[in-house]
Amino acid sequence: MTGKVPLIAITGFLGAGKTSLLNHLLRAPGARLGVVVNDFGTINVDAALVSGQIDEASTISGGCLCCLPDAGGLDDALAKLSQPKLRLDAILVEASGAADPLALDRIIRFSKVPRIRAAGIVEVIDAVEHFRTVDRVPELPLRYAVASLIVIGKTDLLSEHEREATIRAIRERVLERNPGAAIVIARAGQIDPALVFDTATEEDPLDELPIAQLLREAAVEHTHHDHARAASVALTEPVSPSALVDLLEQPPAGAYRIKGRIGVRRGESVHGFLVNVVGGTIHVTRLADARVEGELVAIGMELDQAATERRLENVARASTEEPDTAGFERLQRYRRLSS
Ligand SMILES: Nc1nc2c(ncn2[C@@H]2O[C@H](COP(=O)(O)OP(=O)(O)OP(=O)(O)O)[C@@H](O)[C@H]2O)c(=O)[nH]1
Repeated sequence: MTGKVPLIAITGFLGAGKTSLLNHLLRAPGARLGVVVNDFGTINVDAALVSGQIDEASTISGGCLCCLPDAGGLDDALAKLSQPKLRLDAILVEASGAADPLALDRIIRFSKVPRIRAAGIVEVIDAVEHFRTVDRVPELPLRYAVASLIVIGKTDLLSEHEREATIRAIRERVLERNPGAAIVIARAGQIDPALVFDTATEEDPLDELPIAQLLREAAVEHTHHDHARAASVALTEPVSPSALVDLLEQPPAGAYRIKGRIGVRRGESVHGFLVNVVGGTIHVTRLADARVEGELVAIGMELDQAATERRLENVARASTEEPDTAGFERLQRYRRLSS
C-alpha cells in the first residue's frame, strides 16, 4: 500500500517491558522499521539495547520527549525517517517510562510532519507491578484513555491463581476508562507484528539489513506469539461511500485494525481512497488513480472471521445506484481531518 508511514508509540511505566516489545517487533521478517528511542538520563541504555537491529534510528536524549522543548526534536526525527526513499513500513517510538502518554498522543496527533500518520499507542503493562505503580488509587489512570492496544506482560511471573484474577482486574480497569481498547497477553512483548504494522515483503531484501536478518534468524527459535486473525474481501466494483464510512465508524467486533484500498462511487465517477483504522482512529487519504479494484482487510486477535467477512462483503455489495452525496461528504471529512 502507498501512503503515509504509520507511526506507533510504545508507552508503559518504567521497566514494564517496552524495550522487549520493541526488540520483538524489530525482528519481524522483512520489516523495514524506523525507530525513535527516548532514553531518560545520561546513559543511553535503550539505544544500546536496540543498536544494530534497526534500519533507521534516532535517539532523543536529555529528558523525556514530552517534556523537552519541541518534543526534543521528534518532528525532525520523524521527517527524516518518513522520507519516501527509506521505504519504511512503520516508525516505532519508544517513550521513556517517565513519559506521559496523553502528552505524547497530543504531540503525535498535532505533528506537522506530512508523511506520517498516527497508527496507535501500544501501552505495555507489567502485571506484577501494575497495581503498585500505575493504578494505585480508585480514580482510573488517564493513560488508559489514549492506548489503542494494551499488552499485558510478565503474567508468567504470577502464580496460576493470581494470574487470572490479575488479568481480569487489569482488563476491567482498562475497559472502564477505554471500552474500545484491544487487550492482549504476551510474554516479553511477543505479540503478532501484523497487529500493529504491515510489512511490504516477508523476505529481507538481499544485501540489505544483514544484521537484522541474523538477529531474526536467531530469534526464530524462541519467539512465540499467538497469531492475529484477518478477514478480507476483494473489491471488484466501486463501493458506496455511506457503507464504507459506516464500517469505519463501527468496525466489526474484535477488529483492531482495518485497512483498504478502495474505489468509491460518486455519481458517475470513481475516486480512489486509502483507509486505515487503528483503535477507533480513522485515517483516509486519496489515491492518485481512480481505481475500481481494491480490497478491505480487518485484523484482530479476537476477530470472528466469518462474521467479519460478512460485514466486509456487505460493504462490497451495498448498492451504489442512488447518488450518495452525503456519504461522500462524510468520507471527505475524514480525509480533511487526516491531512
Ligand atoms: N518474566 C518476564 N520478564 C519480562 C517480560 N517482559 C519484560 N521482561 C523483563 O523485564 C525487564 C524490563 O523489561 P524492558 O523491556 O527493559 O522494560 P522497559 O519498559 O523498556 O524498561 P525502561 O526502559 O527501563 O522503562 C527485562 O529484564 C525484561 O527481560 C515478561 O513478560 N516476562
